[in-house]
Parts: sequence; structure tokens; C-alpha cells
Amino acid sequence: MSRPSIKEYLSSNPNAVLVLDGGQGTELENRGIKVANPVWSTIPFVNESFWSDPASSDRQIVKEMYEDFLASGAQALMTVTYQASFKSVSENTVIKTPDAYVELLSRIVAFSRECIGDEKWLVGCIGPWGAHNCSEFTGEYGPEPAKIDYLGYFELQLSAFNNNENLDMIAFETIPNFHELKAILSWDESLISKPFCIGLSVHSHGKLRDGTSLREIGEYIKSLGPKLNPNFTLLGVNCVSFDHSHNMLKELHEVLPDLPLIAYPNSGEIYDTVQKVWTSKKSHEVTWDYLVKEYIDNGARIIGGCCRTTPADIKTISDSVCKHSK
Ligand code: MET
Ligand SMILES: [Zn+2]
Repeated sequence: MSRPSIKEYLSSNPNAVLVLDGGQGTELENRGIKVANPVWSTIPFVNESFWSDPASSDRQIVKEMYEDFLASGAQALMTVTYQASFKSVSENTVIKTPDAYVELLSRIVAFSRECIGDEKWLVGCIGPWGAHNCSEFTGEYGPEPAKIDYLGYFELQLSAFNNNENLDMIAFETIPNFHELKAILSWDESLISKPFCIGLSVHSHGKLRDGTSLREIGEYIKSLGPKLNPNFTLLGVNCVSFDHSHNMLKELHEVLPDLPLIAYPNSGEIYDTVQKVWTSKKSHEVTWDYLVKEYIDNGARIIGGCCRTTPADIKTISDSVCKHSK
């Protein structure tokens, strides 16, 4: 393997800030893939023609997306597996058995690795429990969120990713509910056996979608002390409001000054859930350059973009990271 462990790289290069890629799902949509279905951006991989037809246009589109993110300066790139839990895949596609599911994930990861080469870090993306019922931006997990079997939901995807040498890190993304976060943080090295990061889904007013304050989350993590899984590498926010994202990082950094943070907000556009379209209205009060500096000043070690951010955004981020990191 020609790249170092991402965790070791971050700890032995304390001033390094890595550039992540942008929103893969919406980028594939921009490039013509129809993602409006229960497995969202994973849909192209579910069709057998993706693998069997060398002229598959979806294959070409995914490849070109990675090429463009790489050319923009991304050093860590994510698999397109946000809505690819066993539940979502087995209930909504022809892939029904655990074996066939694990094979699907292994093919996706191998293909993504082929696209990005051996030098870059590949991050296995896992959406939240709420991704299967579209509650990741409300955090409303029903009357008894503490009783949900989070491990049962994640287990197969998690173990497939743990066992895949092509993956350098696992990312739990857009986590909107404190019970879910606590569950993930309770899993030891036998359950999460490689470096992992957690992106929180935070409302623009600065609280987790379920209303928990970021301070409370930080205090909770501190209270875990040595019980924390040593593979826990970064905490941060993803798919949050562009204009408010720096304040979220600041709050996390204040309470967890030694923990490396990760930030990848969305473009600032709003998703209209009725019309199922993104409003092109961006209310940018700040610029990427401003945000990147704020993120770095507040402990960010990985910076990228989430939904509706494009290779052009990643290029801007990458230039700002060069400018502001030491
Ligand atoms: C709803 S957030 C989605 C994050 C995921 N990494 C994607 O862009 O596909
Ligand atoms: Zn997103």
C-alpha cells in the first residue's frame, strides 16, 4: 500500500489539513444519473449492466466524477454508499441476500479504488439509520429512539467495510439523533476495526437535528474517556448550512479542543421535499475561503463539501487549504 494510515498521517503531521471530495450523490445527479429512488446514489451499481457492459455510460459517469474530484485536489474520496444499508438495498432492489449484498459493497469499493488509484485515501460512506426513512434532517426517530437496533441496522455494511483493505476509513454521515450517536460511540474495536469519523446533522441554529446541543455532545464524548474506541478519529458536521457551519465547528472545538474535526457542509441550496428539486437560491453570506480559515482555526483536519458541492467547489477549498494551513 503506497499511502500511510489516515489516522497516523493526521497525528504525525499535526498541521496537515486534508481535502475531501464533494457531494457524490448530487454530482452523479448533475451528470445525468437518476437518483430519486430508495437507494439513492447507489442505484447505478445495482444494475448488473454497470459491471457486465464495458460501454456502460453510468460506469463512465462515476469514473469521470472521481477524476474531476481528484483533479480539483481531493486527497480523500468517498464511496457512493450513503443509502446502501442492507435494509434499503434488500427491500428495494433485486439484491436480497446478505451474501449478494456484501458482494455488491465489495464491487463498489474495488471499483472506487480503481478510479482513485492507490495514492489517495478511500472513505467508506455509511448514511444514518434515518436515511432509510428520510429523517436525517429532522432527527425524528419515532417515540423510542433509544430502543432502535442501530447495530442490527448497520452491522452488515459495517463488517463489510471493516474487512475491506481498500478502505482507509469509515464515515458515519449526517447523524441527526443523539441516541444513534451514543450507540455508534459504544461500539468497540471488534465492531469498528478501522479509523472512523462521524458527521453530525446539525440545524442552522446550531443544535443536532433532535435538539441536543453540541456542547452536550462534546461533554458526553469527554465523559467516555478511555472507553472510547481508539479508532474514533474525527468528529464534525456534514450536509449542514454553508453559512452557519463554522459556528458549529467552533462550538465542537471549544469543548473538544484535542479532537481532530471534519467539516463538509452542503452548497447552501435548499431541497424542496415536495417538488423534489433543489432551489438554486444560495444565500451565501460567507465564502469558502472564509469558511476554510474558520474551520482550520477551529480544529478541522479534513475539509470538503456535501450535497450540491461540485469539483469547482473542491478546487476552491483546496486552494484555500493551501493558503491557510501551515
Ligand atoms: C445527504 S448527505 C450525503 C452524503 C454523501 N457522501 C453523498 O454525497 O453522497
Ligand atoms: Zn449531503
